[in-house]
Amino acid sequence: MGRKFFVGGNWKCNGTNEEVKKIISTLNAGDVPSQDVVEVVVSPPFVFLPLTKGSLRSDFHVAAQNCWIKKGGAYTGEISAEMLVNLDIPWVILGHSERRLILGESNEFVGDKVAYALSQGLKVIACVGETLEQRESGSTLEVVAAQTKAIADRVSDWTNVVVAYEPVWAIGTGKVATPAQAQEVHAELRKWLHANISPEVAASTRIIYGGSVNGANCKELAAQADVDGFLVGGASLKPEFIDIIKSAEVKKSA
Ligand SMILES: O=C(CO)COP(=O)(O)O
Repeated sequence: MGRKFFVGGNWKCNGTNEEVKKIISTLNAGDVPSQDVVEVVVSPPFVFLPLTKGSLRSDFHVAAQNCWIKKGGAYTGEISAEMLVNLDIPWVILGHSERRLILGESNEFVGDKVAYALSQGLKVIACVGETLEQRESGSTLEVVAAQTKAIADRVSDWTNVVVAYEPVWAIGTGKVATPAQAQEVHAELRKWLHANISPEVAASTRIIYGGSVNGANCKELAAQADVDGFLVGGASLKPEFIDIIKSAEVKKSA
């Protein structure tokens, strides 16, 4: 057991050079629990990775928001896993719903990317989640299981994988999943890992929640047994990201 609380900040396609510097200085000044209690990873757009890595406090880590499915080469506009490794970027977010839905990334494509990134030594935040239509038709668990299976079919070592459950209807909408809704899917996902991979992987893999997390709702969500942290979008660009990181304390005292 002992799943360390994980808080990721996904900056998405936001920020100027000046804004990024400002966010970093706010993060650097933040009074947060120690690395033994919470793992913090922020994910700027590719172009700001070196700046962020170079000026961010050393107890926070950086992630890219995507990488290419295989070794680099003649793939205009893509960034390879090897390049991230070369720049000492330890993490990458893969399978975000914005890429699945807007750019048409399939479950299999995401699974291949996760496997390749891991094979190059990156750690992966793998995103899964249902659309509103899928939730309303009662297929939430089926959808997240299929997304997870496409990863599980290609990955044997889950040590460097964090699963982010991000219901699409809760992303950027201000419509956060209730703690009970989040807990239900997280528990089902963990059950799925238990049955289809191993009890050890189920017990040790962090399943984090994403979708309209903010400074006001994070504590109640963090208190749920199977919520091991957050992947934060909009609020990760604001000072309240520090409060979200602090919600790790809820877990510690639980
Ligand atoms: O997509 C998300 C994080 O990856 C969540 O975004 P919001 O926190 O802005 O809803």
